[in-house]
Amino acid sequence: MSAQILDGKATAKAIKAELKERVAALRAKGVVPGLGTVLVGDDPGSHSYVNGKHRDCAQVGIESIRRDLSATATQEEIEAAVAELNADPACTGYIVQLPLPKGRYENRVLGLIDPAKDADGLQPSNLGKLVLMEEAPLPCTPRGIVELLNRYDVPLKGAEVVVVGRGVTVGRPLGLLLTRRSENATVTLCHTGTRDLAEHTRHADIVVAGAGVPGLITKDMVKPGAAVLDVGVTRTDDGLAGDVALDVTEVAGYVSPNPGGVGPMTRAMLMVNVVEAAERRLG
Ligand SMILES: Nc1nc2c(c(=O)[nH]1)N[C@@H](CN(C=O)c1ccc(C(=O)N[C@@H](CCC(=O)O)C(=O)O)cc1)CN2
Repeated sequence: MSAQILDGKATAKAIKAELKERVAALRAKGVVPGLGTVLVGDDPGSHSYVNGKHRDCAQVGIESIRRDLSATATQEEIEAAVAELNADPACTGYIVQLPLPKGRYENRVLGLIDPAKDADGLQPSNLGKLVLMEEAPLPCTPRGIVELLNRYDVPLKGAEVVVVGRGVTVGRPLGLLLTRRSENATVTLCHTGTRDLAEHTRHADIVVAGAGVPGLITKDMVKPGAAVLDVGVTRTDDGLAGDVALDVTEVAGYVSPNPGGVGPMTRAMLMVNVVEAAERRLG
């Protein structure tokens, strides 16, 4: 048996083509969506992701606004960039690329984002709305994972899902999304303190691995036919390494590749969030 590939790259391309038409309709009504990014420091991954986000904007017809700050930028300078984007009418939504360099207070910065311009769903009051099951922009990676599973008809209702990783951009919000009534999955959130990870993953219909540990999920840890999504990114001397061993495809029913799986979906969902926020302006 060989797993079906959950092709995030192709799916993201199709989503962006749909969005291009929605953006054209918005522009025809006088609403010009503009995505702002705040990028601090020299991390090559963060630079590559932000550049990709602006390439997506150009493809879809969204204006780009960049605030690139040096690695020595102070907390006050970062907060000033956020205040500028809050006040800029051309910026209809924006993100602060994470992680910030060591010593900066990420949660404080996220707390200063105007909730109405939060394109990432990571502003604390929007995350709170997710907990309260109220409408809010959704964090991009969890939203991308759910969208990818839906587009490939991987059943979520009643599914046992094991999420590996408890970070704020993936693991925690993904658990909240998947347990909404609309998804109705049962979620086990595993992390570095989990005693026997394999014992959990072996019973899962869907495994989402975002721990940042290369090759963490091996084929003996996967139930035959399960869906396995690789969200882990580790930069090694040999290039990018995911959390899922390649031979998992021999056992799994569905596998998202890495690269080319959840990463492009994360970017596509950012574009969706920006377009939806602009559409809300029309009422
Ligand atoms: N403010 C945010 N910061 C971060 C988020 C986020 O959602 N909001 N998520 C991650 C990084 N991320 C988005 O910013 C992201 C990760 C991966 C990709 C992607 O397209 N990856 C490609 C490979 C790219 C490469 O070669 O480097 C793939 O998987 O095919 C896009 C966005 C942490 N920070």
